Amino acid sequence: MLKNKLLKVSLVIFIIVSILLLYDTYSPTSNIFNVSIGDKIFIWIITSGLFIYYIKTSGNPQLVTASIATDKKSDDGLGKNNKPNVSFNDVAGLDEVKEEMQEIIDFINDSEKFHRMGAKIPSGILFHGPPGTGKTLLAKAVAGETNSNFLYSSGSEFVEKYVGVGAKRIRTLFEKAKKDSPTIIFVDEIDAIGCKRNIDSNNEKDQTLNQLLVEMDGFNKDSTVVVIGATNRLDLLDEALLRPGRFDRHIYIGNPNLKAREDIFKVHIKNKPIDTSVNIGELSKKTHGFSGAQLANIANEAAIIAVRNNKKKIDIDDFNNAIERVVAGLEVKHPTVLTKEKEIVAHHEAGHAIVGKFLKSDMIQKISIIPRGQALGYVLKFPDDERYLLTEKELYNKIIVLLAGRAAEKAIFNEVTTGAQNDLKKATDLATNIVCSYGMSSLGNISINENYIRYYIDSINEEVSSIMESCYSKAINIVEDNIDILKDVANYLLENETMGIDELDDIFKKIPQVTQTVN
Ligand SMILES: Nc1ncnc2c1ncn2[C@@H]1O[C@H](COP(=O)(O)OP(=O)(O)OP(=O)(O)O)[C@@H](O)[C@H]1O
Ligand SMILES: [Zn+2]
Repeated sequence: MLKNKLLKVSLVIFIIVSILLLYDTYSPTSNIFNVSIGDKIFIWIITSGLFIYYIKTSGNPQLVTASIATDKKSDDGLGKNNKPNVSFNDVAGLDEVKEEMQEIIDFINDSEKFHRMGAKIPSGILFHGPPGTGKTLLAKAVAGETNSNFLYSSGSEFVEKYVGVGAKRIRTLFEKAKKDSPTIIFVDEIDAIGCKRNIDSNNEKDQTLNQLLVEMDGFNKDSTVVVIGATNRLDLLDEALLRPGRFDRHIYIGNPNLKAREDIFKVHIKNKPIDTSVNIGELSKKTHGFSGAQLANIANEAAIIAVRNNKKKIDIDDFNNAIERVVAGLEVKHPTVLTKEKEIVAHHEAGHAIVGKFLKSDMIQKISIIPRGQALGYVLKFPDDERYLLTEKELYNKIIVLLAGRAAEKAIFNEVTTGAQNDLKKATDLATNIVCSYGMSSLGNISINENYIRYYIDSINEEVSSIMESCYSKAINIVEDNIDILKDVANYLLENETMGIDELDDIFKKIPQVTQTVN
């Protein structure tokens, strides 16, 4: 495929020159080049040489295709007639889910066998779990595996685009599905229409939901239609939607574990030229907590970065840059940060880093004061190993590390800034979970859900503030006891803008007495 612009231009020049030369040679009246036949052959050889040169140097076509953004809409995996060319091989990990979906696939592929036994196909399946974990991809793969049509719709579309005609749109969707059966109808963000109804409300959303329920009750008499809904918030859905015969199978799709991350990376580097410096196992370890979509994004970003740097293969530096870009956002070119602000940011990030290192909270990879996305600076961390459970102490340590940026500002400048806004949000969320979900506060071993929260609101506020304040004073203590290290790290950052783990270790080694205040 001739993707490269330069290549196309050289092809056009080559064709034009060839035609002109031929015309000039064989038409008695033409005198475009006015040179001997030998010179004409020479011109042709030069142009064809140029063309061949561009074919060879136009970069690796695979790298070039990789630079196309992974936009859901532009790359929807749908072939002709809405039949996806996606199979289970394109879905990495999720083995149990695939196994569970196999039953549905068997049914669609051989519905007669099940009908004979009097078995009814499960008509509604609900995928729930965090965003970007492959719910849409999996639904497409089910359609791909069964050569079914795939009809995509999303709950938010009904709210935004089909205002006033939501119920009608649902009717046409199901009519089309039955006509072209077998069909997989995929309703993304189903919570936008499927959240709990008001008792006697008759609003637009409820009419759309009612129509969906009517359709789901009425089909699969003589056509094979499976509806797959997806949501990040199962708890919001109306019970009527979850009743038997409707969305009665709920499948949780979570973020991938280490092995699954490796498999996802493998799927997404399949058609890319990868340098030997890239170790997929290491990359997978570094990306704990990332969703499949983020991993796909990293593979694509790495390819884009490699193309931009005129590399023939994607190497480990490209992957590391891509991870940073996905975690922290795009690097801001020519940032205008005041010198004073830079100093504050350097100390703030140094605060996070040194306290994080003392408490062994997460493995620090890099500290940076180059603005990225909305952050003026950041500490890039990767968890040591695959963890599913956190102890009480680890949770508190996380809050201390989050508050250490502000603590460093206070210790050095004796004032605090708005720079800790995001840290405070994360820390408060964690503290609230400690009290309300994990039962780790003095309120005892309880879980307080939204129905009961009003009875506890004062005590929750008290507990959360007390956790935040005690963690903040621990952060202040560590920072003050190790103020020299803090200053060294901040100065290094002011000079070099970024600091790797080795440089951080060097500073720690230089100072013999490392104080650890937290017990
Ligand atoms: N298990 C996986 N295997 C391979 N690729 C994956 C996987 N999970 C996610 N991806 C990649 O991430 C992209 C986005 O995933 P998808 O849209 O299916 O997620 P989703 O769960 O539907 O997200 P959302 O809840 O935001 O709609 C996929 O197109 C694919 O490139
Ligand atoms: Zn911070």
